[in-house]
Amino acid sequence: MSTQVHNQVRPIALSLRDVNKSFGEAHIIRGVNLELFEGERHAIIGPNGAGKSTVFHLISGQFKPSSGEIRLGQQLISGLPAEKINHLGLARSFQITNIFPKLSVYENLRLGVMQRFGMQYTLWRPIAGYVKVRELTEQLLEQVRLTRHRDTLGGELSYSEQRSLEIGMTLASDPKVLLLDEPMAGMSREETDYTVDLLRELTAGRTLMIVEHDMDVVFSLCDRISVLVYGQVVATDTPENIRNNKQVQEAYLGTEVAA
Ligand SMILES: Nc1ncnc2c1ncn2[C@@H]1O[C@H](COP(=O)(O)OP(=O)(O)OP(=O)(O)O)[C@@H](O)[C@H]1O
Repeated sequence: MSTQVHNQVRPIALSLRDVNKSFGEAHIIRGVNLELFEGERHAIIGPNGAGKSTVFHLISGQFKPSSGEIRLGQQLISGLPAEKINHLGLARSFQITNIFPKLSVYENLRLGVMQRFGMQYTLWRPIAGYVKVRELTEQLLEQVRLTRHRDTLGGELSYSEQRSLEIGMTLASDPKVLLLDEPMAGMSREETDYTVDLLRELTAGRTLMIVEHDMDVVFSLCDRISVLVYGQVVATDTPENIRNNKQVQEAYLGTEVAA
């Protein structure tokens, strides 16, 4: 997708309007406004403690906003339970790897697919006979490039393969909007490059919101970037404009981006 996203009327996939979140006396998210276009890849960056994960928790329904509105397309989702938001088309991954280590790669993905159809995991039903589930699981296995590991236990995969599996499980619900919280955390340069490439492929046609500390990833993968500082969005723009934004440099990026 081109980064020329200014002044075009484009459908909005996700929007936050004057969203606030306080924990007791602590006003952590302070009037956040954000709009993500359909199909765009959007990063949220900012210093530690700025509120990035909290924004994710608010969007995905783990937290309820103290005030403000969050919409998925036209639909108001703020205040809905996380599971309902997921069924409406929004999926997220967490900072920690979130797979079943004692199940095989195939079984992990199959669980994700079954959840999408509201099916329970039962040992006595011939689940493997459900053609649609099997087809979709096979498809996912290939998409996340883990076919050769189909029978490997989740816990025996390398770290980056576990992250690929986790992304696959997130995609199992076929979400319109995908939130990924630090998907490259703890990866080597090679693993990061591999995962960026994989994410580019997997998120084509979807809307991606990513929190990531690796600036190379953010600037190469994303169409737009929002900068969050002390619970407020201080800028939303293309990577190039964010790189050259003096306020952003002073508030957060410093010499990192100028380099
Ligand atoms: N459940 C909670 N109760 C009280 N305070 C919280 C809660 N969750 C988060 N906070 C506070 O909100 C602030 C923002 O935290 P958050 O994890 O969203 O920041 P972040 O930008 O994701 O940071 P990092 O980059 O280090 O992951 C922190 O000061 C944190 O202590």
